[in-house]
Amino acid sequence: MARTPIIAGNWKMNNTIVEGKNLVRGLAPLVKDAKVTVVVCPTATALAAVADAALGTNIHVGAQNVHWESHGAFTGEISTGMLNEIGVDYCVLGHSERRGYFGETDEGVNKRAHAAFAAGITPIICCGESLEQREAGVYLDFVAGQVKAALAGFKPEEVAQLVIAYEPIWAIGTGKTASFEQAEEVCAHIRKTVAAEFGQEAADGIRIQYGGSVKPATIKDLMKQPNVDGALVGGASLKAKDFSEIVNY
Ligand SMILES: O=C[C@H](O)COP(=O)(O)O
Repeated sequence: MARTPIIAGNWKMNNTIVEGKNLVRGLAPLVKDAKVTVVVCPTATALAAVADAALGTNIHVGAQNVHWESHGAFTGEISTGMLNEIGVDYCVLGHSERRGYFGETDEGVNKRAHAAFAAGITPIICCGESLEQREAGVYLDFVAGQVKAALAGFKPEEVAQLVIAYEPIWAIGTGKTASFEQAEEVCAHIRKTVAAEFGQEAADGIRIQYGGSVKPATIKDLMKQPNVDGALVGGASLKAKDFSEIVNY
């Protein structure tokens, strides 16, 4: 099954409303002929303005998190209904920064993923090992465990529509990108894990991104890997020129 690659820019805690709008306006003409799904994920405050600036372009807008409850006393959280109102199509979930700094758990990621999917928002579910786990040789099992936990309770035909982002923590924002072989090894293992849990069709459909210091210079060879279906880009997504070069690899 042919999978359309997906390249998403995770802006993290960068870009005000004005900066975000300017970035998307600069990006739109540069990526208008992209052969991949293009997504930008601004901060919550800039979501509506960026979605507005992206109207009529091929740029999709994603959030950086969403809560599983529809409303209520959850200070600092955002609901799927709020994202639907803005026209958000994707949502990054379980990023290692959320897990590491804000205590997000596998169980919470699973609940957020179900809520997003039910609301028509495609989850981009992040997973990835620490340097210690890699050096201890437990990284494949660890990542497979994160994936199984995040996908628990989904039906195979739903799993086929999801996006997983494999982001080794040691490669995020460090300039130390994983080698193409390392990225492919884990992405292939994720697909194998999905096949074992949900069947081959689900595994053939799900899109698996690599994330961690992706740059214009590294994207081409990364995308040659059979199990890498795109990238989740942090730092290099903050400049229209760099991100467009990644998108147009
Ligand atoms: O979500 C994106 C990743 O954490 C990668 O960030 P980076 O490209 O700055 O290493």
